[in-house]
Amino acid sequence: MTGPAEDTKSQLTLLSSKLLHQHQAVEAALNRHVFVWKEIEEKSQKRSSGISKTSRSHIVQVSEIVGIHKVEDEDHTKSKWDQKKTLQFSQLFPNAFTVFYVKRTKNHRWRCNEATFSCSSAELCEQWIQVTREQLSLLTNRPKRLLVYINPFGGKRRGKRIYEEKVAPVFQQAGISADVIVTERANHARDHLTTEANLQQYDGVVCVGGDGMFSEILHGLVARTQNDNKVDQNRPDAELKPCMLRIGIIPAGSTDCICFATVGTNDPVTSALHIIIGDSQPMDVCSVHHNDVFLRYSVSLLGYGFYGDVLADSEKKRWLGPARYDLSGVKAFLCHNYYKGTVSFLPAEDNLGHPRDKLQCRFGCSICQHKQSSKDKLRETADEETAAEVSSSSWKVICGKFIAINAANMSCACPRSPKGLSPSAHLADGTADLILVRKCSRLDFFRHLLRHTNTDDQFDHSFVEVHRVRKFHFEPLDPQPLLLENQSELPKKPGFCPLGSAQTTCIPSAAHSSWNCDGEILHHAAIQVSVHRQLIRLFARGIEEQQQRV
Ligand SMILES: Nc1ncnc2c1ncn2[C@@H]1O[C@H](COP(=O)(O)OP(=O)(O)OP(=O)(O)O)[C@@H](O)[C@H]1O
Repeated sequence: MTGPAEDTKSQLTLLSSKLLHQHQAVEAALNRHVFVWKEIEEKSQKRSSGISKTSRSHIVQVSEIVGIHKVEDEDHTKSKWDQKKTLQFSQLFPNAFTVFYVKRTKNHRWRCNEATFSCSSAELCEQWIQVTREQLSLLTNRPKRLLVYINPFGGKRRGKRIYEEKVAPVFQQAGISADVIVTERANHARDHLTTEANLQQYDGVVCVGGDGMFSEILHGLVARTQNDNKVDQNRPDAELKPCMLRIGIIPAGSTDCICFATVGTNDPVTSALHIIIGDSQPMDVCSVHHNDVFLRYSVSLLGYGFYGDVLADSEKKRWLGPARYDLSGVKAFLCHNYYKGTVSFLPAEDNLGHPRDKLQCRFGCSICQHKQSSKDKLRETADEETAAEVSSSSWKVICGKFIAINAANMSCACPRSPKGLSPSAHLADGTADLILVRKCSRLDFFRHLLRHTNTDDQFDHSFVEVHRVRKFHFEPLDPQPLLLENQSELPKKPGFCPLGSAQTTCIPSAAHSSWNCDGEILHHAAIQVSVHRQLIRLFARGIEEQQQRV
């Protein structure tokens, strides 16, 4: 499809306020997929000819157009100064319209750019707007109505402001309506989603906050979906129903790892634009059970030992803010506890990838799109007896002394650890990377930790092993954490060791470590974990490999 009329293309003049005096656009054309315009840049050159002209084409995917508006349309989202400018502008060019579109900038950040065109008549202007809107309405993946939860206390307590100043204006430009709930207590959003919210009227749920807030939305939405479909979450072998509504994350917390791993940056405007254009990123979810009782869901990290101890200690120091993680990290490192236990796991034999390959999960990831093999499907569809046979032959068991047991459901990349705990873990392949860090010296453990911050292979140590798994269980063997340095296995008092006195006076925190489940503490050491493939979808697309600049 071409623009409103072939012969009228030349009547459109690009009037982007920035470019007005330098450029003259001679053409704008719309077809089913792209909106193209051509600029002519006038350059003064000291040539005999005086002025020379160069032309540049702009191509915007229709799918990345945020909205189109007549210039005179009142826009209360703009500042008074901008509104005044718009008024003057519309008096000069009465038949102008503006196209708002996604512009890629540095480090995976997106911005909402605009280009304004003037038409020779009001009729032509209306025609352009109508035709463009018709094209946009064909994009059925775009949300029209959203349910937004804002945690006013997340991060630096700027969630409400971030939403009002950076997100609501772009939603308005895109014609999205949003019902906003500012949470009044912890678990408000989770409970509202599970029991009250009328989800049929929405196309997605958005959380404004950090990973803790995302976890609330995850639990609310998954629980609601299972309740509606009469699936018992307490059964570890239950086949959970995927959630129909997508989740959007506007980062406004002190830890925004899920947003970073799925978008590539923690930037509210970028996230809002991914929501507007209706991106969809499936994600695996781990269910965690203890003795056939459901405990929690996890999408990023389940960590026992080191990461469990760090979290348990940091919770006592919330008043310190984000610095508490550093302090507790140093303390846990100096304590250098290890824990005895048995890990049994079901390896993902048919999976294309391996935790040590270099295939990072990126936009359009082929491994996440790979269908499960028939053998793997058999495990799911076989009757209990056959399933047990197939499974029991595949389960592997490892007993040992571990400093850390980590299950990464995604790379867990964050600004501090750009490649994450498991750089090649995938968002939606139905597996988790199980990383076992066995008892080793403090120096070796330090070398291992250091690799989270650089590009060296973090699994290339004799005391570290990694397996890509679909399920795993952990059973602690020894009720007491042990000290490596003096090999004492005597019970110690609770609490962490004082700084600098790790060798002989380190005090274990408890009889055993606890699990760090996406930043929440689980007090049961014995757990059963299953990965549920693509249980949820986010308004995201995964990290784009190469930024396509338009
Ligand atoms: N109105 C509220 N009052 C108190 N707590 C809330 C409220 N709304 C949400 N919460 C809780 O606050 C916790 C932290 O929120 P969030 O993840 O948004 O911020 P954060 O600063 O990244 O968190 P953290 O302190 O875990 O780093 C969440 O677990 C959530 O359950």
